[in-house]
Amino acid sequence: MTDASTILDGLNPAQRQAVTAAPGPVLVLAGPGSGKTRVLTRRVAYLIGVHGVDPHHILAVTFTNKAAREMRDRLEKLLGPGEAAALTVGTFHSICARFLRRDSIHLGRERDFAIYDTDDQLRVMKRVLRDLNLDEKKHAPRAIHAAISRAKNELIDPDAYSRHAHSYFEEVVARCFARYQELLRGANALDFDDLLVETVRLFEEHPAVLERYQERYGFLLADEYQDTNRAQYVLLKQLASRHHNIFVVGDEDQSVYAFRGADIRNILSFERDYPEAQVILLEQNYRSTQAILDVAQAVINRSAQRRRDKRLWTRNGEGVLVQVIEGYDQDEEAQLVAGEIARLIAGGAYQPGDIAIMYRTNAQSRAIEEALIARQAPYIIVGGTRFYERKEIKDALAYLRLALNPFDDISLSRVLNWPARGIGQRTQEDLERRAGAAAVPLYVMLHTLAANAEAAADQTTSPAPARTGEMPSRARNALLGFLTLIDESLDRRQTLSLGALMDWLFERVGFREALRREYGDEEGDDRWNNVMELRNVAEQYADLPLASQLSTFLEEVALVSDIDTLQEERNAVTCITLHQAKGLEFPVVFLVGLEEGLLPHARSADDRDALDEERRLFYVGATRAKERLYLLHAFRRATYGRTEIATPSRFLHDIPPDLLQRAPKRGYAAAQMVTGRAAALRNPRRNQAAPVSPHSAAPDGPRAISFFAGQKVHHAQFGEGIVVSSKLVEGDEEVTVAFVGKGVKRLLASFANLQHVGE
Ligand SMILES: Nc1ncnc2c1ncn2[C@@H]1O[C@H](COP(=O)(O)OP(=O)(O)OP(=O)(O)O)[C@@H](O)[C@H]1O
Ligand SMILES: [Mg+2]
Repeated sequence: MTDASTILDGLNPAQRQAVTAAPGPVLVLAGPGSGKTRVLTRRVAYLIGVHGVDPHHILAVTFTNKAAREMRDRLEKLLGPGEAAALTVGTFHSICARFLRRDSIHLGRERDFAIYDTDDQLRVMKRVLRDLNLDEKKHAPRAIHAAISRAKNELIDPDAYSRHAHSYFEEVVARCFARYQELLRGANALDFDDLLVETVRLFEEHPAVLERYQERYGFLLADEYQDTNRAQYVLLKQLASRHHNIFVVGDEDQSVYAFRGADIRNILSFERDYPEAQVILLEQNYRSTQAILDVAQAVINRSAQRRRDKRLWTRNGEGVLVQVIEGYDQDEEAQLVAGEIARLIAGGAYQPGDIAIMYRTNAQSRAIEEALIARQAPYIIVGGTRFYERKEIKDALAYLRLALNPFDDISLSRVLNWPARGIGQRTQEDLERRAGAAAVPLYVMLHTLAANAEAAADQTTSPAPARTGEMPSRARNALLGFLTLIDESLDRRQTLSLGALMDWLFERVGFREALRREYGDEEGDDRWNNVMELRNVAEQYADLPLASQLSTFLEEVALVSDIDTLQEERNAVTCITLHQAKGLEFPVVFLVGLEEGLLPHARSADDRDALDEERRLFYVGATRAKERLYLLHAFRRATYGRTEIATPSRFLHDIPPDLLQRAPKRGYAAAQMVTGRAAALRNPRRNQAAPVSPHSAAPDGPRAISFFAGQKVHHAQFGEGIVVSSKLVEGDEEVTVAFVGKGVKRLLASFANLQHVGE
């Protein structure tokens, strides 16, 4: 056992109270940066280290897989290796997937089910529309899918949905919902929402199974509790209903997933479900400066809904003022961000990995990416085209999924004719129609065709079965060739390790040659390298028993969330949506697009609740910042192909002006780095001197030096000083100044706002 003092080290009294609370229901409510996640982790350590709870009995739900890994790492440090390994930590989805692998047989479902990701789900949706003869243009597959997803998160099944469908749209959704579930079922596949729904159903319909899980998981913990939806809430309640050892942490003001069914009321229900619950409030913020907290608070305080009044305070000091910067359009906005980042990094106090750029919609990342590329700043986009969404990777995974579950129609259709093997669109549709008519998966229909073909060959006298008769023999042979390939891979996976299976499969399919044929040698090899990268991942599964290597691998691949692509080891600027930024922290944060229609989003225009949610999004974004926060907006912005004058966000007006520092426009124009004439011309409002290039080779030449040794200057913080030297660094001027009584500092002219004194 680890002694309590190590575990309680670095906690304030309220945090300690939470960590050491007697087993039973505990609700920790507290603002951002107050240590909720820290407390949750320590609580796990405390249960194990002090109460002697076997880690095997602990289940902790985190918001991302990455958070789960971090928790494990921290616990390993606190408790030593070994202990942490026995814990069950993960997102709701990954935990449910694990439960279902073990027990889905009770629901009459094979354990080797496929998990359909967003892209697969949309493909199924499109097939549903085809099956029901609904026009994709009139019935947006995404909108229908979103409605189905919301229903599932509310634990509404197709029957119930259809009973309550009132509008025409709801009636369409009801029909699609039923068919969508049929198709998934036939393919032995689950979508993300089903993972939750089916687990709840498993526990509801099989009390003995539930009891087994209740005994196993005697201690439950959940982070970001404010964003649980109905299904997640019910699941936790089911598991906790016997022992009530449930520890949840959350913040009402950070609830930002209402559109996915998250329900803040779950926090209120907690106190009702467990009247004996201890409620602990944490107040001190350890993350941000007071300047940042005041700004965040000014916006959240204007919410229409009633909130528990919380004042965020910190001992971190006042810090620098939050900066507001206006760009001419989204490109200049992005360039200003990139320029500021370059200055911060050149100043030596920050590295790329310390910085995040946050936006409301994914589309905003395009301009930002271009500006960062122009600056050669390393960056990562969270939730961009992820590795696992690349076509060649999805194709490779489709083959692997079929080796596990040949009934997976989406994977089968995906690679039926990739690489090209003479199975045309017509043949594929023919196959789908036959399978649909017989209500069997495509794979089963392929076997039927094979059996019929044999029968026809054997008995030339009896009439050939009518169904195969129509299909041209060339098409049929191509299909049967594909079937042989699938059957062989089903065979191989019984005996081969995951890595060996991949080697065999890619060879057998002719994967590399196909890529080169399709994309040319160069791009083909790039793509092949990606496939080999996937092959490398397989090695991580080599130690598992043969029977579970493939299924574990596929499950983990399916559940890598966007945020998990955030590789910390890479020292790069993080570009991320506000939604995904929850729970994270960065020394420097840029919030861009603070305009009406973007933040708050247009879709919240006449909806008070939606507007409040936008406020909370701003609040989440602002409170990610530890030291410096920048708020940006553009004078005009192109959206949906139209450029319009943008109105600054009402959230900016909610902040008292003395909490903000507005960048002097001319100063910024002179200091900014426009990457060429075109950009300068697009910018008629600014009549700056020659545009400055970040790389000194530009024809316009670098920005001129404006400080010289011996000059007297004044700095807001350091007071009076004498310039020692000045030089150009990356297009900015780096000035070394000896300040009276404060020593020698190196400053960036455009950033430090140095004033000449005298003369
Ligand atoms: N008592 C403490 N002493 C020093 N640092 C602390 C203390 N408590 C928390 N911290 C630090 O403050 C930061 C914020 O903590 P944490 O991420 O746990 O907050 P949170 O309440 O979960 O925030 P959010 O609501 O944004 O998820 C972290 O860097 C954490 O290590
Ligand atoms: Mg947290």
